[in-house]
Amino acid sequence: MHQDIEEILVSEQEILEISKSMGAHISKDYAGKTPILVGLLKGCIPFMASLVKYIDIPAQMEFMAVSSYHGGISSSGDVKIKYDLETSVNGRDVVIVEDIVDTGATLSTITKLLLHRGAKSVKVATLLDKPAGRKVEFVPDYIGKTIPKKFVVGFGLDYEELYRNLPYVGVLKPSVYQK
Ligand SMILES: O=P(O)(O)OC[C@H]1O[C@H](OP(=O)(O)OP(=O)(O)O)[C@H](O)[C@@H]1O
Ligand code: HPA
Ligand SMILES: [Mg+2]
Repeated sequence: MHQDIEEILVSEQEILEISKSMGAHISKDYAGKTPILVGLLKGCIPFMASLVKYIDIPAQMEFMAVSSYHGGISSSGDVKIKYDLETSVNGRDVVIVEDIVDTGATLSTITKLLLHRGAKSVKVATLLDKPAGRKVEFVPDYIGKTIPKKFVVGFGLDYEELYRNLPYVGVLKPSVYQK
């Protein structure tokens, strides 16, 4: 385990199991349709890569870069689109793929935006849900694992742009950010 990690919350093996079951669930729910999977960069990358391997229906992969944490441990509440979709969602079924729903600000903003742009449906698939962190009411449609109100890193999640490449999700030692 990395020296800055206090505890592993979701192991590599558990992430694989989550990807398989969520992929099967999405494939069943969207059978006969061609959804657009919209990954929110940068955090979505490892989970999106893992999840899509277990989605066995035709699905398009698109990305947006959205940021509100600016590297730190708390949300600015101001959700900024740094890179927008290059495809229209008008009339399409959209599944947003995310690493975490925490305050709810990001997913509530982006869901409303895509519906406003004419998406037929918008659902959210997230590896992690931190319901105790909510500041904006939001309920994801597909949840890998519900976690407590702790700042976590790994498998896409960062602190100051680091730790995204850890193969598991762990709690960051507070001594790392309490300097
Ligand atoms: O529910 P919320 O409180 O809005 O938090 C969730 C969002 O925060 C993180 O993104 P971040 O802004 O850190 O960008 P990143 O993916 O580039 O790290 C994470 O990847 C989610 O997109
Ligand atoms: O717990 C977290 N860790 C990293 N990034 C995050 N963005 C929202 N919550 C978190
Ligand atoms: Mg971040």
